[in-house]
Amino acid sequence: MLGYASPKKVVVLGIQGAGKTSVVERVKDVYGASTRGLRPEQIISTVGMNIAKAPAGVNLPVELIFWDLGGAFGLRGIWESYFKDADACAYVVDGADEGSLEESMVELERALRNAEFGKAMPVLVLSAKSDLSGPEGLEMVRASCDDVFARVDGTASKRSRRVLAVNANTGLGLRPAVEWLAHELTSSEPSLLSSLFSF
Ligand SMILES: Nc1nc2c(ncn2[C@@H]2O[C@H](COP(=O)(O)OP(=O)(O)OP(=O)(O)O)[C@@H](O)[C@H]2O)c(=O)[nH]1
Ligand SMILES: [Mg+2]
Repeated sequence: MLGYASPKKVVVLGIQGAGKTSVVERVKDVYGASTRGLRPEQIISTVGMNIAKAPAGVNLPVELIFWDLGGAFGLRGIWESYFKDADACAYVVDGADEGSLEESMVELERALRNAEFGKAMPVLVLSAKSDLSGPEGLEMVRASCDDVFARVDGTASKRSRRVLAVNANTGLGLRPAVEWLAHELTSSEPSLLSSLFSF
């Protein structure tokens, strides 16, 4: 079919307070969706699901739909019901809180090992709160995630993954992260150009 690929669904996971909703609210601002994102002081801990769309456009080859779920301990059991229909995962980690890193990695590993979580599903890890942590936060998150992915996926992994820093209050770092995901999700699909000549 001619045109953009069909929308891709991104399940947004991470423990409570990591910064998931803040990231998703900035997606609404940055990608000009019809509703503006909530300001940081308006955001409360998520219980249901918060949805944001980043329409296809310049630098975004496909529309992305983000499913932001609650990360409180008692809500994490809901995560797995979204794995089967998700095309990608954005895993948000508080890069400024070394104390929560272990719990965060336990939950990342649990998700990756879930039978419904696609073995080749791309994973974008966002090290949030880059304004509070500096580059050490990103390095800490990257090193921990490398261990988890190596343990779960092994060396023959087909999964693409990336760990990037973001300030979820201002949106700094968000565009390269979202665009990486969009390109990963379309790189194996026929391009617009090739669809023009496929008759
Ligand atoms: N300074 C700073 N604060 C942030 C950043 N991202 C999130 N926060 C703050 O961290 C707190 C928790 O952010 P949320 O976005 O609600 O976290 P969450 O992961 O959605 O949490 P749950 O919904 O409880 O799972 C809020 O007070 C945010 O303002 C960031 O990049 N920088
Ligand atoms: Mg939330």
